[in-house]
Amino acid sequence: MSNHDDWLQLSEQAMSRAYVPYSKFQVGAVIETESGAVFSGCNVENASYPEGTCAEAGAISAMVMGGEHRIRQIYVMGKGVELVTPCGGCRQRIREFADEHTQIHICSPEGVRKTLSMNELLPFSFGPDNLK
Ligand SMILES: O=c1ccn([C@H]2C[C@H](O)[C@@H](CO)O2)c(=O)[nH]1
Ligand SMILES: [Zn+2]
Repeated sequence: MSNHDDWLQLSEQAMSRAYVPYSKFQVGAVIETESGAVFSGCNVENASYPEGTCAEAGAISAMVMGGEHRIRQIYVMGKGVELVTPCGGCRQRIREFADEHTQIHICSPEGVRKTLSMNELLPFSFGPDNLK
């Protein structure tokens, strides 16, 4: 899959699966790994509010469960006037599996609003290399 449209369609599908009875704010995330495999996630809220999980976290779990660890690109889609950028925690989660080529596409159902590198999204980040 090369053009944005196919990815946007997948992102919208992921977003439509969101379990969001509390915020009503659907988010979808779709990862393409270096090998070309595709993994999706949606946000899953909980009656105990802090236990809710983000869409990016779901997609990353699916990726790791699929035996993959390198994100080539990730599409994150939400609705609204403001850009839906990954929260602080998810920036760090993506960072774990990103490199200097990873692209983070910030999307609405209308299209890709912004494409960022990992360093733009989380400058001066702490990562696996720091533990070497
Ligand atoms: O990048 C983001 C930002 C927010 N949310 C979710 C968390 C919560 O369920 C809802 C409102 O914050 O949106 C995500 O999944 N990803
Ligand atoms: Zn998050």
